[in-house]
Amino acid sequence: MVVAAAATAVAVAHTLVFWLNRNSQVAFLSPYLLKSQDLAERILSLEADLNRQSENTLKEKEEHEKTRTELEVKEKQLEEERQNHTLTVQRHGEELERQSRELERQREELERQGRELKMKDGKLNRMKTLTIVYEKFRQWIEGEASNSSSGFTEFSHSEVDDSIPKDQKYHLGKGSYGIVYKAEPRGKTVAMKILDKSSWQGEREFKQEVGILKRIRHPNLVILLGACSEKFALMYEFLPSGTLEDCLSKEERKESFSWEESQSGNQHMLCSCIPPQYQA
Ligand SMILES: Nc1ncnc2c1ncn2[C@@H]1O[C@H](COP(=O)(O)OP(=O)(O)OP(=O)(O)O)[C@@H](O)[C@H]1O
Repeated sequence: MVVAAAATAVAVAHTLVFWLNRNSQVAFLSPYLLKSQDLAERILSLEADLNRQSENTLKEKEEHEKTRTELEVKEKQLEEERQNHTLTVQRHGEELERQSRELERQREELERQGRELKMKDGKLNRMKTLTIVYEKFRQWIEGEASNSSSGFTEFSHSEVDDSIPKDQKYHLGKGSYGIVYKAEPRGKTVAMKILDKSSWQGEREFKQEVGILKRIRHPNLVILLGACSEKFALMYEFLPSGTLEDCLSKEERKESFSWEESQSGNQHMLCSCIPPQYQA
C-alpha cells in the first residue's frame, strides 16, 4: 500500500516536473523531485526484493510442508512396521512355545512307549522261556514210554453211564469244561469228570489230550486213571481233602494270583515234571 502510494506520488511528481520544466516556472524544485524519484526506484527495488523473498519463503514453506508430510507418512509406515514386527515376534514366540509343548508331549509319549516296550519285552522273554519249557515238556511226553501210563483203563460208554451217581452228595463240583462226580467204576473210587461236548472239537482232540494226561506224573497233579472217549469222560484219582479254594481259605490267603505268579507257577510245575535231561 505504502509502495503504491509512493509510486503514485513519484508519478505525480514526474508529471509535475515535466510540466514545470516545460513551462520553466519552478526549476528550483528539480533536485527534490530527483531525490524523490531515486527514493521511489529504491522502494520499487525493495518491493521487488520483498516479493522475491516472499516467493522464496512461500516456496520454502511449501517445501517444508512437503517434507513434514513425507516425514509423517514415513513415521506412520515405521509405526505400522513396528507393530507388524511386534506381532511377528509375538507369533514366533507363541509358535515356539507350541512347538516346545509338542516336543515335550512327544518326549513323554516316547518315554511311555519305551516303558511299554520294556514291559512287553519282559513279557515276551517270559513267554519265550515258557514256550521252551512247554516244547521240552511236549518232547518229554512224546518220548515217554507207554509204560508210564500203566494202570490206565479205557472205560465203556455203559460203564460210565452206570457209575454216574444219582445222589447229589456225590456231585463234587463244576469246572469250565464239565461236571465232576465221585464215582466207582469197576469198584475203584475216582473223580469222574464228564466233559461238556461243546467245549471240545471232537473225539480226536479228546484222545490226544488223554494221550498226554495219562503219562503225566507229578506230586502236585492228580493221576488220570481212565477215560471214555465216547462219553468224553475222564477218571482221576479221588482227592478226599476238598477243593483248592478250601485249602487256600484255610491258609487265609485271600488275594488272587497275578498273571506273572500263575505263569511262573506253571513254569515251575512243568519244569518239575520234566526229567533233567529234557529241561531247558
Ligand atoms: N480229583 C479230584 N478229587 C476230588 N475232587 C475233585 C477232583 N477233581 C475235581 N474235583 C472237584 O470238582 C471241581 C471242578 O473241578 P474241575 O477240574 O472240573 O474244574 P476246576 O479245576 O475247578 O476249574 P477249571 O476247569 O475252570 O480249571 C473242583 O473244584 C473240585 O471241587
